[in-house]
Amino acid sequence: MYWSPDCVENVVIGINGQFPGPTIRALAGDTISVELTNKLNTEGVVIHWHGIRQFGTPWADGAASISQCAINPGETFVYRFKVDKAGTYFYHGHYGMQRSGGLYGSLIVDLPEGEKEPFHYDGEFNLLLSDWWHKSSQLQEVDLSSKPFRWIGEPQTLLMNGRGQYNCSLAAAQFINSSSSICEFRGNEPCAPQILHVHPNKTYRLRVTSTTALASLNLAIGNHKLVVVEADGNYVQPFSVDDMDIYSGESYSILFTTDQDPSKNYWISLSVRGREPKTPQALTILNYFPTSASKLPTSPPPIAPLWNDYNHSKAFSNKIHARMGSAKPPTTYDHRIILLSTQNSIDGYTKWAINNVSLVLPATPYLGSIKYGLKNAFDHKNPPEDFPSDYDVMKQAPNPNSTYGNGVYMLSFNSTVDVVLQNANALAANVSDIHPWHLHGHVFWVLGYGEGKFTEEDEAKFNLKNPPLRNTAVIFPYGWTALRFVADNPGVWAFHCHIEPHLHMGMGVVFAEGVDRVRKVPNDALTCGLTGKMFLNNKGH
Ligand SMILES: O=C1O[C@H]([C@@H](O)CO)C(O)=C1O
Repeated sequence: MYWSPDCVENVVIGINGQFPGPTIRALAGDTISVELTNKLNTEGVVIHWHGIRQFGTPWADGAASISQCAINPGETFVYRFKVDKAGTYFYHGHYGMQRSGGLYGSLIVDLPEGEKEPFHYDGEFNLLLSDWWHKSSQLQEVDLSSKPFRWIGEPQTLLMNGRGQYNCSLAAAQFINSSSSICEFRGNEPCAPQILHVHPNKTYRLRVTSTTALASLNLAIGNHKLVVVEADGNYVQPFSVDDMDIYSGESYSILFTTDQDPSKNYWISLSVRGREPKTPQALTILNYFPTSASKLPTSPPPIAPLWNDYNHSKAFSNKIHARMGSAKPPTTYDHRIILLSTQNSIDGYTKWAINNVSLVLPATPYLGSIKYGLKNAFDHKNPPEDFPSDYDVMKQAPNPNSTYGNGVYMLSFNSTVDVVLQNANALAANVSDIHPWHLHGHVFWVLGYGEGKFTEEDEAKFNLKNPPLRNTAVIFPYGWTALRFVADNPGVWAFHCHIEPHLHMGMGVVFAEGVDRVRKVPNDALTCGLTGKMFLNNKGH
């Protein structure tokens, strides 16, 4: 029953021979330097430092191909960036579908010496959640870009720190020589799930991050309450739940207290939300000292909320508020952009579009093309800031066609920007998916969630008192989500659905602000595309 990709299959994109990649741990205020050599044979690599602002560094956006040329096979590149805020973060590949292939790891930033968290804990664990397919990320890319389109389907396994369960009779049929004993778990195999070993009557901090390619997740610890204290690197007003949802791109810290019978162990469970689950619940064990870790819990694993119980998910999201005393958002905005997400069919290819534009990133990274005023590197027409008022978000589009584009929303430096994300019906009737949207280089306030089409009157419902600061926020089926942020980070920034195949299919937009304030565009943002031709001498950095 127990199995892990790096034990059984040879298709993981690891880092330093590790899967997931090594956990990077630093103190707030540190400058981190990561030397990355691309040892893949055939494709470039780009790493995104998810949730890191990188303000004031010459490197405006260590993110997608938006501001960086891919690190080609055999090349080495040094990422240097400052981590200015304590919290739970991660890093991941942002090129093709490499995140689905396993290119990710944790990034944890501790408070500087002498500063204390506003909550107490005796010990901590780190749980990096992901999902896994047996097909390589390269083949998944081919499937998604084919005509007719081949969807990647639901993951075979959910992973916690790279470990998970799999139905071994199926695995054996497909991948493993059936005489293999790797599927039999005895508790000490290198690929067995990570057990959390605890002492009674203590409080533990569990850092939970989701880097899934697709799955929205629900986490529970049998018989234990979870107290949420941090979201995406920001403190939240503590609240207690029996189980929690976590969407791709999000991170949380939760506290739990080991106040149960120490002669027993308890299940920790992970299950899929928002998509009909064809993936088994992932399980590991909370092991109380001095009970043996191999003693199975006497109570059954937590029962997951129904996958389509959206009220359960909305109730959780609506409990998240900024910790008392946190910075409040500006009370008004300068610029409002409404972004409608639709699933489309363009010449028979299945895509996602935002206000009817399906994003295809240009070959030349935006930072250099904007800074040096290149005319032909991307589409200079302003992308649409709204969608036709007669569009019915509850129904299939009468015309599912759309267009490709790569325009940039130019934001005035230091302006306050409101973004309303509007969900709609997908291509099939009566389908509207969950989409977690992630913004690079900024945090935003989540002002509220609503049902159906957003109207001016909905503004009265915005929470300006204690909205949480996040870098990722979900849109629920047929609903809207309103965000506010200050465009105060010079650079070019992606804002996109964190479901990796959806981004691949065009579900994203690009913001830029204050590019004239970026003093020096690093060579590695200039050595490809049109700027590559202009700055040919820089090649080789
Ligand atoms: O983008 C997607 O495509 C499929 C389906 O809509 C079409 O096959 C799916 O479930 C998605 O989330």
